[in-house]
Amino acid sequence: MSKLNQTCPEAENHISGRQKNIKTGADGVEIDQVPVIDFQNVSVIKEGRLILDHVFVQIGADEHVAIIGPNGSGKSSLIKVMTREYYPIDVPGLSTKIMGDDVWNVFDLRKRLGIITTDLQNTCLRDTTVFDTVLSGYFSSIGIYDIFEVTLEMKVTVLEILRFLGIGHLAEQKMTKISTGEARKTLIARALVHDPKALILDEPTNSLDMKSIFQFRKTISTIAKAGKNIILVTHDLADIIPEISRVILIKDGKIFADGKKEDILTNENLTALFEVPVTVEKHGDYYAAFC
Ligand SMILES: Nc1ncnc2c1ncn2[C@@H]1O[C@H](COP(=O)(O)OP(=O)(O)OP(=O)(O)O)[C@@H](O)[C@H]1O
Repeated sequence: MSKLNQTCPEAENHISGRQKNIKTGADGVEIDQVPVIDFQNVSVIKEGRLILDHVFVQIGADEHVAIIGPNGSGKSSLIKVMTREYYPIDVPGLSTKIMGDDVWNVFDLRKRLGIITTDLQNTCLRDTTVFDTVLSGYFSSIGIYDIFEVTLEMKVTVLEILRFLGIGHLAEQKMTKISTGEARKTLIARALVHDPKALILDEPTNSLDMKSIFQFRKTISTIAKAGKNIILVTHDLADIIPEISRVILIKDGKIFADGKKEDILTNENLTALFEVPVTVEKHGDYYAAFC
């Protein structure tokens, strides 16, 4: 039994996703087994340019996935369709189902999907404490205001999650005074207060030093093992933690390849994807690429 579980079973639930009300949908499929993402024929146009081009992606309830592609290939745009920041063009066969539903209240959706992006980190970079930044996740705000009804249970959960992520000692520190790696963990904590089904991480190890990267990958591994889907956008193959078994390659707004990581992460595929000679190496359960 983890220390966390001994001290606060409620907080453990937030991290492990063990609060399973097994419900069934109209088709009799357990809600827990419904794909997290079921995108069919998704195309997005921005400023007259097709930036996602007939994308079909299904991510199962228990899958962890990495998305890789060159700069400007459409990775973040695909994530923005998931978070309903970008909307696809209405074409026959279009589906943007998330956890079985096409229509979402955006606030509810963003609670069910924990989103960690550099944009969010920049937004959270304020004169607010780490504790309040995480607590404000309950209210989908940045910072805490008098009108919010903050419960003791919320506060206890925030503290337990901060401790779980190894940043309990930073609770009273201002966001402007902590390191990039600590801020990224704070965002994970903020996402976890909602007990999300999935964590979406867009280039999470950007600008972290080696130690922070190491710790960050361990944290994501722990969260993946605890049963949350990991959807990871990255440029660094070494970010693909062992729990991630599937890799999707994107090029020019299209799915270039999609499958088991050992089949996808080859010299041939990555050389064709990036249009430079790439050598892929495997080190234990991890991959690295050189060009
Ligand atoms: N709101 C927008 N308006 C105009 N063009 C956009 C918009 N959003 C994305 N694009 C364009 O769509 C393409 C894909 O962008 P996207 O950010 O999805 O790429 P990416 O694969 O995440 O790139 P990177 O690895 O550099 O982060 C780019 O050419 C980008 O300029």
